[in-house]
Amino acid sequence: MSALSGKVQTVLGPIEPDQLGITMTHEHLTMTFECCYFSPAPGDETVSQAPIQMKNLFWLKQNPYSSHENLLLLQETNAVREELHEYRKAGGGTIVENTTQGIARDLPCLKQLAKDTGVHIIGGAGYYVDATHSEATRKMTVEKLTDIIISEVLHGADGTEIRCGVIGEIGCSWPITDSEKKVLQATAHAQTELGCPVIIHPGRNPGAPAEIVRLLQEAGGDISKTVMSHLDRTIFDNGELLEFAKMGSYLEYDLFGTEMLNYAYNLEVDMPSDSQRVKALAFLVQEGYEDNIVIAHDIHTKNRLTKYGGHGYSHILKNIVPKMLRRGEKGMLVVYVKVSTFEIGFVRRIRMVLVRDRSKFTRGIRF
Ligand SMILES: CC(=O)NCCS(=O)(=O)O
Repeated sequence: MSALSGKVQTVLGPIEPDQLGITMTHEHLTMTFECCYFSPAPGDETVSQAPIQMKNLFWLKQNPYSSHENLLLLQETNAVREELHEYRKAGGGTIVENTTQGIARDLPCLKQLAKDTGVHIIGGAGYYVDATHSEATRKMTVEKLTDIIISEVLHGADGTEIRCGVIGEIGCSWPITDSEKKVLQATAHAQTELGCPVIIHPGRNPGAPAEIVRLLQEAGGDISKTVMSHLDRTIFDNGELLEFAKMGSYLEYDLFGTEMLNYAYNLEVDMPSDSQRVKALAFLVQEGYEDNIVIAHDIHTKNRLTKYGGHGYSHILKNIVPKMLRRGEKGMLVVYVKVSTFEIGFVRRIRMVLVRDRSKFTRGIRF
């Protein structure tokens, strides 16, 4: 059995799961999202190139991917450090930092942030979407990719001795590419060897999560230790969601704080509001998937930092949890009057998901 078995590996070394505290399972503290720049609509070229300023903030919220400056989260380490202090004050303990190869992973920066703030930070091994794969990566065999991922967890990544604690986020496009399929196979093989958790970024199609889980299963991956990210922009039909939930992965709603009219990468998608996300979680809880839910903000652009008028890393703790609790209390009164078991289930479980059962935040990220 591995020495890491049952532990959580942070950028400062292994810790026991009960040291984690409340954990956001999908964030970025430093990265570039330039790979996903989206050309502005005709007429928006000037605002798209202007520096970030107060009068542009609404435009930026609606068009976050059409400003080069906005995609450079790696320029904001001081602002992120301040936010992490706030996150601790708000009750946060740990952040799983999902930046992988291709989007400027910076483990020394994560290590410094962990030291400066006391927040436990867990780094991510592996590769982001095909658009960021180098020619060398594309040519690698599954065996070579597996060795690299294992080494990033056991020995350190990017020429450092800083070790990753999860594999992911592993990027997949829609349709999934050959290079991404190889990375998925390597991910499953590395997971088999290490026993560690996996976090997946699915392509933007409702069929993508199930296809990825099937590919991982065929390669021997452990789906019960796999997180499917970004479900809030991927599966909208409750029937399809339940079909996917039955496959047994963690179900991650990780775009809390993102509210926009047009989702540039797929105009068919109506990005949900936070209230709709809470309802989706309540639905999953009611259907018995409480233990599979994990949540986060997936901050990956500047405009989502409080420095730029955004919601920051503490939004879930400061705003979403209180809303859930208020709804819970109200629900309880309704239950008391109506004596509805359906409501009782909803109220009790939603409280557990977010407040009482903290072990749920840890199960998904330990070896
Ligand atoms: C960093 C990252 O991949 N975030 C997800 C953005 S998306 O628009 O939900 O795909």
